[in-house]
Formats: sequence, C-alpha cells, structure tokens
Amino acid sequence: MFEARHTMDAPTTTSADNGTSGGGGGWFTPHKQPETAPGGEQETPEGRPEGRRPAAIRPVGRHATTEVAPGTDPPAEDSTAPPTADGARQTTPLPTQAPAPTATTQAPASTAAIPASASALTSGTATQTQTQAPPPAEPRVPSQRSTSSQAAPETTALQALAPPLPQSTFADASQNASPDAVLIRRTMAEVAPVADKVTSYFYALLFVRHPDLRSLFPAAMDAQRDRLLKALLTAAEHIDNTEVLVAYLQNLGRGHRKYGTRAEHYPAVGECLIGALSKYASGIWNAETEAAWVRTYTTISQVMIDAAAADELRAPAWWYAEVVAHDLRTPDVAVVTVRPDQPYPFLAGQYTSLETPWWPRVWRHYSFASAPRSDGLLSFHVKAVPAGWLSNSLVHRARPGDILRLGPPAGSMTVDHTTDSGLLCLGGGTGIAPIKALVEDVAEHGERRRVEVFYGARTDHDLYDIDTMLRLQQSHPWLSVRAVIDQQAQVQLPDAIRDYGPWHEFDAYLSGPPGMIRSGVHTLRDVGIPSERIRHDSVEELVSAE
Ligand SMILES: NC(=O)C1=CN([C@@H]2O[C@H](COP(=O)(O)OP(=O)(O)OC[C@H]3O[C@@H](n4cnc5c(N)ncnc54)[C@H](O)[C@@H]3O)[C@@H](O)[C@H]2O)C=CC1
Repeated sequence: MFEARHTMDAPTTTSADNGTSGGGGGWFTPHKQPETAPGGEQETPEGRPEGRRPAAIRPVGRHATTEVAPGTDPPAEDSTAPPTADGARQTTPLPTQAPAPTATTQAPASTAAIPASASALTSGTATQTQTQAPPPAEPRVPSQRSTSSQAAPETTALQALAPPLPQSTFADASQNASPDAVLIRRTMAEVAPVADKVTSYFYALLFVRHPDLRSLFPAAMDAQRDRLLKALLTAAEHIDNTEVLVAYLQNLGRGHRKYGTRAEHYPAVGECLIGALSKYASGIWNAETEAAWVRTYTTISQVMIDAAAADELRAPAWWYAEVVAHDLRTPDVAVVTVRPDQPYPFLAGQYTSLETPWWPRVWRHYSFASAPRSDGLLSFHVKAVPAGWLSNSLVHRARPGDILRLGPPAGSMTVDHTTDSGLLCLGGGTGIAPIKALVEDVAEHGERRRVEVFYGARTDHDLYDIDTMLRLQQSHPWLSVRAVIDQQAQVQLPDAIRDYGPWHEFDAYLSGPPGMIRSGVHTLRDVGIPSERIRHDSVEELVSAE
C-alpha cells in the first residue's frame, strides 16, 4: 500500500556505522565500558567528521542503576496534572511522579504502546516556561503519504515531524533479517508487554541523568513523551530496510532542529534507550544484544544528525509566521492564514508542524491548504477538537497579529507531474485541506488531467469549504467535486466512489480521519487501484494523535 515513488532526500553524508561493524564501534559505548558519572569523561570518537559527532554513550540499564540514587526525584515538572483527552485529570504525569529509576523500582505505566509511529525528540524553545496545565493529546493532521517517507503530520517525536514509519511497508521484513535485526526484534518482543514501563523508565532516566534536556520537551509529556522512544524503536525494528529508513530518519533529523536538538544530545538518548531496554528485556539481554542495539542506534542517530547538519546549510530550524487572517467557517473550524517571516518552500500535499505562543514546545501537524502562492502566504484548516488545547487556541484564540512558529515542510503526498494519470481524491472533514492544495497544484501546471474529488462530511454544515471547491470546479472543466454527506448518503465517503469510475487508471489520494483512510485503502484496492498508486497520510500518525 505504500507507493514506491516517494522521493528520497539525497544522502547528506556518509553515515558512520552501517550496522555491520563490531560491537560498540560507534560513539555509542556499550555498558561494559567503564562507567563515568553523568556529564563526566566520555569516550573520544574516532574517525569521524569534526564537530558533529556526539560523544560516547554509556548505557545505563541494569548495570548502571546504582548511579541513580533511590528516591531521587526527576527534574521538576508541572505540578498541575494535565487533563486527559476526555477531560479527566491525569494522576501520574511523567516524569515527575515516576519513581527514581533503579533496578527495583518501576516507573508508572503510561498510556503509550511502544512500537508506533513518529517522532519528536525534543521540542521547542528552551527559553520559554509554561505554568499552565499542558494540553492533552490532540488529533494531528498529517500528511505523510503512505509512501515511505514520513508523516504526516509529525506526530510525534523526535515530534512533530516525526513522520510515522509506515509499518506495512515492512510486512516482509522479517524474512532474511540481519543478525542485528533479529536481536532487535527479539528485544522488542520481550518488552512489548511492558511497553508503558519502558517508556516511563526511559524518560525518567533521560531527565534524571540529563536534566538539561528537559527543557527541550513540552512541559506536559503526557501526549508526547513516548514519541521519541516510539520513533527510535520503530526505526530500529526496521533497520534492514535501508531505503525507507534513511528517508524516514532524515526527515526526523531535520524535523528535530526546531526543538533545539543538537548532535551531542543523541548519546544521552542512546544510553537511556539501552538502559531502559536492558532493564525490561533482562530475560534475553546479553552483550550480543547490547552490541546490536549500539550499532543500530549509532546508525539511526548518525543519519539524523547528518540530515540535520545538511539542512542547517539551507533552511532555518523554524519559521516565525504572523497570523494575517482568521476565518471561522463553523463553530469549530477555522481557516488560518499566516505570513512566514522568510520564504517557506513546500509542495502542495505536504504538511508542517505548528506551535502557538500559548503552548510552547507543543507542536501539531497541519497540512497546507493551498499550493504555494505568489504572495508567500500559507493557510491551514484547523478543527477544534475536544480537549485539544492547541487546536482550540488556533480556532478560538488566534487573531491577526499573533505570531506562530512553523517547522519544516514534510510529507510526500504530492502530485507526480511526470505522468498524466487522473487523480482520485478523497477528503474527509478537514482532510479536504491538502486535497484543495493538490487541485490548485494541478491547475497551476496547466495539465488537463482529470481530477475527481469526493468531499465527505457529517452534515452539510460541516462542508465548510464546499464553496471554494465548487468555485474551483467552475473554473476547471477537468475537475469534478462531489459532496458525500453522512446524514444523507447511503454509504460513507470511500464506498461512494463505487458508483463512479472506472478508477484503475487513476492515482488515488486519501486525506481524513484514520478510519476513513483505512476503509478508503480497502475500497480503492477493491476497485482496481494498485497499492503503489494509493497515497495517504500515515494512519499510524493519525492514530497516535487521536
Ligand atoms: N486539518 C488538516 O490539515 C488535515 C486533517 N486531517 C485529518 O482529518 C481528520 C478530520 O477530522 P474531522 O473534520 O473531524 O472529520 P470527521 O470525523 O467529521 O469525518 C469526515 C468524514 O470522513 C468520513 N469518515 C470518517 N470516518 C470514517 C470511517 N471510519 N470510514 C469511512 N469514512 C469515514 C465521513 O465521510 C466523514 O463525514 C482528522 O483526523 C485530521 O487529523 C488529515 C489531513 C490534513
């Protein structure tokens, strides 16, 4: 289902370890190395480009737990427990209430499962402080195409841009796995039942041992704390799939620049990752397994570091953007238009990550609702969701003059202009935003490609952008727009296409809620569109943002 046309970013450098060298061959030092105090002496990297390689990592798992004194409290966190998505108060925010990481103490369970999607290593500016209760998880809007690259809407970690790695791409990855991959997956299987504990322990270790890194993360870690770990574990699990993984990690590395992530942070993360895994996979953990993780993490982090370094040469870590228009289309949907402080290059169909001044270091993904414009303005369709603090602030609080921050563009749900295939576009709710951008993109290329848009909404009142779409239809004879309203239609959005077609000559684009994406992929395959011609935002990412 993941299309193969995804364009990989050019390699930014020759990455250090390809995962096949000897154990501990990177700057990441296995636990058998003499331990040193946090921030103390570290192994000198060898044979690496100057300056950008991080220092040695020292895993701190069961072999190092005595370094964290029992009863040691992790760095202070907001004392106000963040509300959960359903409005309830969370009683165990992390890492504040996480027991000190020791060999015998378990961190509190989180709600996250380990293998998941995307990314966010750290986030936001370290200079801002936040005293309000942090926002709970919020649906994010992404758009990574089901291709190999990354996701939509960043979820996560190594954060907003951490495009989710398409799991299904690796359906057959278990066959012919490398020895390291076998050991990695064995570890993952071992920790799967205690994924929440691994997550909690990982962040507790990270913030106890490296308190300076705490300021890179949002005040509220409830929604985002597992993003980094998820991204790392997802990448590790697919370490054999070089092509897809490199693109994913490069995007992840670039996306982390806006959080203030630097090369020297990676060893700290690596040692805590190994520390958490070795503790909770103790039944199978041995020197061989640790060496595999060291090699794998070294490879992963080096690709990210190199991509970030290359990106530094051509783009800012983030853009400031002033709100210049705010159009409340329904009681809970706004079209927000911003003017970036400097040129913002992107492609129609991509998404960005967005931070408001009201929730520092909390980023969410939103797709660009227009193709690139000559005036440089960008627009987003934002729906205020229950308990979604960032989306509510964008819909109900943002006004012209407010300054937002934008991360880099991401996602590969873009139009392939090398073909003249028709485009079948399904947009559900605010998922119509990138679909509109794709239509504008086709129009600007002056091609006479058929574009068939199906726009789904719960009620006719929810068709907040139908006027725009109908205007486009009037202007372009090659464009057809059909509204599918749940309350009135016999079938939901994806199945509605069955009454039209044939579609087997079309490229398909899906954008909307995860359920729509899932059923849409099934329907599209069923009507004869091959998987490699179906593009959509990452379901993993969408799910993780719910
Ligand atoms: N704002 C943006 O830039 C983007 C938003 N998205 C995602 O789009 C979604 C939009 O949310 P809402 O507007 O509340 O949409 P919604 O929940 O009201 O659903 C919109 C329509 O999608 C279809 N649909 C929904 N669930 C379905 C299912 N299980 N099976 C088949 N069809 C289904 C129906 O036609 C429904 O009317 C969010 O998940 C958001 O993350 C995706 C890309 C961009």
